[in-house]
Amino acid sequence: MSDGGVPAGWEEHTSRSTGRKYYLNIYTKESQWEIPQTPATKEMATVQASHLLVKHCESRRPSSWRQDNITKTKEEALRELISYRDQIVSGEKTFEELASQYSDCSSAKRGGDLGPFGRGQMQKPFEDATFALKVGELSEPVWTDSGVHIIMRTK
Ligand SMILES: Cn1nc(-c2ccccc2)cc1C(=O)N[C@H](Cc1nc2ccccc2[nH]1)C(=O)O
Repeated sequence: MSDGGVPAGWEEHTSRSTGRKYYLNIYTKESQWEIPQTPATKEMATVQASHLLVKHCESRRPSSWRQDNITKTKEEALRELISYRDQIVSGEKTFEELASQYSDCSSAKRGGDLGPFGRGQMQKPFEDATFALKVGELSEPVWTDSGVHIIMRTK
């Protein structure tokens, strides 16, 4: 920390209403009154994402609101998911439309929206894939014990 400077990743600002100095984390856009003692972390604490899940016969729970007993193979599930991903990328369909209609996750009723989550909450492959996405980016197919997903990071 250079004299009078702030650690990397922080900006010093002055409050227009009180004239007091405050500190802005340039990555999370969160601000604080206390002088930061350590560099700001690049990674957000929580992210938000929507997903479209296609389950298969080896899924942890091969059942969903769509189908009581899911018998398709992993290969068939992947082919189906890639066709959805292509329709989204081409603009032919929206993510929400396809997730609402075809996702085997109960979040389908919310267009696939899972709400905000932090590290340690979702299955690791899903968590790592989501934290690696930029906001608005669509993942490649991601495998978890639940099946195969495409993920759209929204926050
Ligand atoms: C993690 N999660 N959130 C919801 C959810 C969120 C918002 C509204 C309704 C349901 C459903 C689930 C869930 O685990 N669903 C499972 C399928 C599933 N497995 C997942 C693994 C990782 C991320 C999301 C996942 N969804 C199911 O329905 O069998």
